[in-house]
Amino acid sequence: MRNTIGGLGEFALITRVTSQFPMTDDVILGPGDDAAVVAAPDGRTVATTDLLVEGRHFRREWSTAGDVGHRAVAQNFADVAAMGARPTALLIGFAAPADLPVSWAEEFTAGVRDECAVSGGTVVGGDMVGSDTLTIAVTALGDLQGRAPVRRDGARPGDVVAYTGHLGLSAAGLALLERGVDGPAECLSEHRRPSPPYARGAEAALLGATAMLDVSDGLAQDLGHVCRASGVRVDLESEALRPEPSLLEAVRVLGAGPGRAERVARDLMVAGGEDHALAAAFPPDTVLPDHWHRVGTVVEAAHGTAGKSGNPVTVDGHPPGGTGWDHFR
Ligand SMILES: Nc1ncnc2c1ncn2[C@@H]1O[C@H](COP(=O)(O)OP(=O)(O)O)[C@@H](O)[C@H]1O
Ligand SMILES: Cc1ncc(C[n+]2csc(CCOP(=O)(O)OP(=O)(O)O)c2C)c(N)n1
Ligand SMILES: [Mg+2]
Ligand SMILES: [Mg+2]
Ligand SMILES: [Mg+2]
Repeated sequence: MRNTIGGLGEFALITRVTSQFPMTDDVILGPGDDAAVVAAPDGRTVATTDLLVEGRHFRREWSTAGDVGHRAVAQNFADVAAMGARPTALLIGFAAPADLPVSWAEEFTAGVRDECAVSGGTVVGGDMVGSDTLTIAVTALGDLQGRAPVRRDGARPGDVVAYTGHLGLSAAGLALLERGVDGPAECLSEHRRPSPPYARGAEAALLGATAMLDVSDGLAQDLGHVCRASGVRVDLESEALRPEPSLLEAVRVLGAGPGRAERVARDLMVAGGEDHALAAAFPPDTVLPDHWHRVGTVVEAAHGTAGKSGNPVTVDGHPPGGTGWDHFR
C-alpha cells in the first residue's frame, strides 16, 4: 500500500509530478490553478493530442516507465514538429490503477522531463484518474514562430518526397520483443524511445515544404493522407529506400534469408510506424540538407481516382509490400 499511488493519494502524487517541471519562457502560469497560461507570441498555437494505452501502445514487461515517459512526449511533439512548429507545452492525463508503484509514476515523470530537455517544451498541467487500464493522454502545444503551418494538403505534382529521422527501426524492435529474441540495440531503443527529429519540422517549413507529417502508422499509409488531402499520388522508389545497417541486422535476426533481407527491411521502412520520422514534400528545385532523404515523387492523381479507396502511394509503381497500422482493423 505504502509504495503505491493508492497509498500516496491523488494530491500528493500531483505535487510530486508537477514539481519536476521547469517553468520556461513560454509558461506564464504553470500547474496549480484551474488552467495554465502559455504564451503564443505570434497569436497562433498548434494543438494536438495522442493517447498511449497499456497493451496497445506499450507493455510494462517490454518498456520501462522512463521509456513510456519519453515516448509520450515524442509521439506528441512529433506532431507539433510536423506542422513546422516549435514544441512549447504539454498537458498529461494519467489514468492508472491504485496499485501502480509510486516508482513507476516517478520514473515516467523523469522520462517526460528528460525528453522535454531534448524536444523543448515543458509540462503545464494534466489530470490524474483511477482506472483499470493504464492510459496516458497527452495534449501538446507548439509555436509557429510567425510561419504558416505546413499542412497535409499542399503537395503538388513534381514535388520531391523526402524523410528525415528513422524508418522501420521501431517496427523491427517491436517484432524482436514479440518474438522474445535479442537484436540490434538501435531498433529496440527506437521502439521504446523514438527519437523524432524535432527541429527539422521548422527547418522543413523554412525550406518551403508544401506538405508534411510524422510517420506513426507507416510511411505509405501516412503519405496516403497527404495524397488524399492534396489530390495527388506519391510514387516511392525502392532504390532510394536505403535500410539502416541496424534494420538489416534485425531482419536477419528475425529470419530473413540472405537474398531477402533488403526487401523485408524496405517493407518495414514503408509499412512500419512509430519511429516518428518526418516525411515531407518539397518543390522540385529545393536544395535539401543531407539528413533529408529523397525517397519519391509526387505525381498527378489519375483522373477520377481522388478520394476512392486503395492506397494512392506506390513503390516503383506497385502497391506497397505491407499496410500500416489501423486501430480498429
Ligand atoms: N476523436 C477525435 N475527435 C476529433 N478529432 C480527431 C479524433 N481522432 C482523431 N482526430 C483528428 O484526426 C486527424 C488524424 O488523426 P491521427 O491519424 O491520429 O493523426 P496523427 O497520426 O498525426 O496522430 C488529426 O487531426 C486528429 O486531431
Ligand atoms: C504492445 C504493442 N503492440 C503493438 C504496437 C504497435 N502499434 C501500436 S499503435 C501503433 C500506431 C501508432 O499509434 P497511434 O495511436 O495510431 O498514433 P498516431 O498515429 O495517432 O500518432 C503501432 C504501430 C505497440 N507499439 N505496442
Ligand atoms: Mg493521433
Ligand atoms: Mg502525426
Ligand atoms: Mg495512428
